[in-house]
Amino acid sequence: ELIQNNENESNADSYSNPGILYEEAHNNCLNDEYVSDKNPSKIPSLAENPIGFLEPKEIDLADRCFPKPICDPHAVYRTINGSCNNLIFPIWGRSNSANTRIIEADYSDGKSQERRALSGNKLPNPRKIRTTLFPDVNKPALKYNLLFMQFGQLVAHDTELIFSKTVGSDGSPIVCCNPDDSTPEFLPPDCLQITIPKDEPGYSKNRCLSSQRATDTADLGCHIKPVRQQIGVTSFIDASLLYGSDEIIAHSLRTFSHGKLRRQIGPKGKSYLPNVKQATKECTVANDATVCYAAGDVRVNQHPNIAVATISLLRAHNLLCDDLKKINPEWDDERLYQEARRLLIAMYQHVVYYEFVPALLGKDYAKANKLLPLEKGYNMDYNEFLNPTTMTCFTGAAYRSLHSEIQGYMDLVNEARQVKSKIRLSDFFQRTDIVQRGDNFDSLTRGLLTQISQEQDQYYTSEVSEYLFRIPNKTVGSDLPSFDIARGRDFGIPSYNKFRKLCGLSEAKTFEDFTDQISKKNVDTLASLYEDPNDVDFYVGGMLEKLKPGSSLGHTFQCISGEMFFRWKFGDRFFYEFGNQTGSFRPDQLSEIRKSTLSLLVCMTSDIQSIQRNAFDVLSKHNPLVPCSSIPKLNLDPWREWRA
Ligand code: HEM
Ligand SMILES: [Ca+2]
Repeated sequence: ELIQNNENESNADSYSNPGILYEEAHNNCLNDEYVSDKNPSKIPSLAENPIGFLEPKEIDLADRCFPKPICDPHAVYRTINGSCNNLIFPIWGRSNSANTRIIEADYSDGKSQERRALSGNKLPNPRKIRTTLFPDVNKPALKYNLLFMQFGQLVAHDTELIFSKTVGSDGSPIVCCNPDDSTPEFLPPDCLQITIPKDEPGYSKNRCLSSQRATDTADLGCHIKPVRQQIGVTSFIDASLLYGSDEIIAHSLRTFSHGKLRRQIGPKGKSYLPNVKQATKECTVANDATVCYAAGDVRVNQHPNIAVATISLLRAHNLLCDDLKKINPEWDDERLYQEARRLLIAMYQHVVYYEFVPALLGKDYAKANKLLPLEKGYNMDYNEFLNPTTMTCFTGAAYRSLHSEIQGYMDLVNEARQVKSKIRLSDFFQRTDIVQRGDNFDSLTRGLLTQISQEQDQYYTSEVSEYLFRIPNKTVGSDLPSFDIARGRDFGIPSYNKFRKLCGLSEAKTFEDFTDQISKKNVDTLASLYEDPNDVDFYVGGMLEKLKPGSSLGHTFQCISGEMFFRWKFGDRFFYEFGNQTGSFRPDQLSEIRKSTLSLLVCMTSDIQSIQRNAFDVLSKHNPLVPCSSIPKLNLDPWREWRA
């Protein structure tokens, strides 16, 4: 019997609802067979003549907005802010620069104003689209657990952060909701144009769903046309959400002793992220006796499981410091910090490309587009002309599709994989204080591993579509898919039809032409909402596409996401598999890094005793629980410096 029963768990946490105690064993008759894609398509960078694809010379335009830093070409470690990763275009991927585009922006004035329908009319109301096409229907995913969704959000926060505009061009504050929570009669142009249709069932005047538009290059005083959105984090997959995206934050998170990151001690002497103590905009627990975490990213307190995932990374960093120090006792704090950071980023990048990307895009698609890690040896294909900066169409549409996979209730699970309690997502937005009570960290971790995610489909839990950021004691909240739709327009993302062409599908002349990817029923609904097939928002069309074999995404979202993960790999000079770079690992080190798995990272950083090998897949007879002690570990001997 491999499952270890740990009966002395205290799940008597005050948040469990005694009304919903789940005792039934985990359903393990799930489909985890490998689904092949016989004819994987190519991402735009590898396709022949993708239509509408911007040339590199067009996309370095935004570089003009930022002074060129001076780089040390011999640096062995990445900079904290991502600058100088690319020695020719040292701004590429840097935090506090601007997102990039691979297809021309579509703003009605060519500069920054929202796209309009072909007829010149306003596009349909995002909330109307949301309630018509994206209702709450409970459909569990067949294969993936909630950890897949959660890891996806980790990567999202690692690679994108927008800021809200606060003051208008005249210097006055931008007000998108009235004090009584009603929506202003005329929403200022710097607000997302989201109103609630008066005929919506349950309509209340005192509910406002709008918010500010995102800051762009014009807000920096840089007048390029069309504008680009500002990005607050490094684009690279470099765990910036743990380490910070600027030197000041990075500094504030370090102990400056033995390479370690600051932490607080919680139950059983375990490490948790340090406390910011005071309530902030991003963490609303009003009482300073409770916990709000500080990390490299402000969104760490958005909900408990994003904090759990970030705490895992924190623990991993500090464990690696201990191990490296044992091997190299003479290394000083700076050396230990940088080497642990470099190794942790490498392990995490390996998990991204070895486990996450194939689950997201399908294994055959990933392989056909050079996204799978090599089995041995160096990859020599770093491409300094490939811009790794996060693209607006990815972050404003394609990747947000995973919002569909969010579960409204999150399981807390014991070692025997019984669900002991559930927490309601909207009870815990912006508050993470439960994470370090009793056993919750481990129970939430097991919940992520065991609980199935919601299916990638047009249905969203109302926890995010009606109750997003609900304030305790309030009955309603905001609407994430409505934001997603409005955000696409804010970002100047062209319509779905343009992405069809870019990604090798036919350009639709009629709504009917969408039926190659979208069901007839949904196409009819699109035709009832939009005036013209060219009006359909990328997010909306993409969400409705049928999924590609073996992938969690449909054709165009797969295409855009594939392009993005390609750029984050081949456009990152410090990518862990590259040879011949100043930051390259030695071959014996690289072989060890390739043993990294998410199940290893989870076992290393929690007290759980057993885990499935494929950490993104639900338990099944092909993916059973095994003891953590049986998960292959890295041997850090190759990091010993005085070896002959
Ligand atoms: C419980 C889980 C999640 C919650 C509550 C959540 C919530 C949010 C919110 C409130 C925003 C800002 C929306 C806006 O103002 O435009 C956002 C943005 C975003 N989300 Fe999520 N999200 C979750 C999970 C995910 C997942 C699983 C992914 C992808 C795998 C994802 C990808 C993104 C991306 C790419 C953005 C854009 C980031 C930015 O523009 O700053 N999110 N999410
Ligand atoms: Ca990053």
